[in-house]
Amino acid sequence: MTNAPSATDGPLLEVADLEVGYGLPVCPPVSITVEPGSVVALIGANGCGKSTLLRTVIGFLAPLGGTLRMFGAEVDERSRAFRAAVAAELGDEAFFPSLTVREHLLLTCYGHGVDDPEGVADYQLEAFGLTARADALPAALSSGQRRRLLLASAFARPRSLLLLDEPEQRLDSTIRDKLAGWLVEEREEGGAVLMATHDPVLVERTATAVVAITEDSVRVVDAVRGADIIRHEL
Ligand SMILES: Nc1ncnc2c1ncn2[C@@H]1O[C@H](COP(=O)(O)OP(=O)(O)OP(=O)(O)O)[C@@H](O)[C@H]1O
Repeated sequence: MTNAPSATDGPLLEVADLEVGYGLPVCPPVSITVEPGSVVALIGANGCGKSTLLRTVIGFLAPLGGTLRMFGAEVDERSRAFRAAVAAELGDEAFFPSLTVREHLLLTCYGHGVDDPEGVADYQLEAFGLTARADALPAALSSGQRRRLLLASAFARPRSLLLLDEPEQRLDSTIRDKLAGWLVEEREEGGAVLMATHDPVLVERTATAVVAITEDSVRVVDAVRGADIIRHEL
């Protein structure tokens, strides 16, 4: 379902010596390049800075140092081009209390100029196993169903870069398995994903590179090593 705005020269996302945190850095400086056709996984112990890094990339937090560039230009999260290119699901449960599941997806589709909003909304409802709950309000959903709706909204819209914070959280094994398949499809269709995760299987199945963050180091490793670190070192 990737329908990326066209990129200019240069990597999709380029992070160099980026320092992230709340006044003081929460981890060592991070350097990552995310190219179209890749899934980059951020791994590390609780509190190592994965979410803080994602929140900085999306512009919710200002960098404390270093550089952050998309398509070779400075990131401006208020720009229309940035908002069109970056879809994020960072676990924030922001719903309209009186809009149904289906209406949330339609709103996302219309807001992002999706062709055939009704068809895409129905497709995502089915994909995320929400068809039977299409007319439910957010307050009437289970926590896993709310998570599915947030993910479905990210997948319903065009994007060049998908940012996900522990997308496996609260999902049952069936939908986790499907999610891994969709992330592989995302990269095979030329999209890119930057995600924080604690799920070694998701890393093994999807990641093209893994950024392992500790208190005193940031290392880039392959998916096999990344899964091994999650299983045995965290
Ligand atoms: N709003 C905030 N103000 C100050 N410190 C914060 C804030 N949010 C998080 N922190 C701290 O920043 C550090 C990094 O937190 P972060 O949420 O980025 O970790 P994480 O790697 O995503 O962890 P987890 O695996 O538990 O989700 C932690 O020590 C955390 O307590």
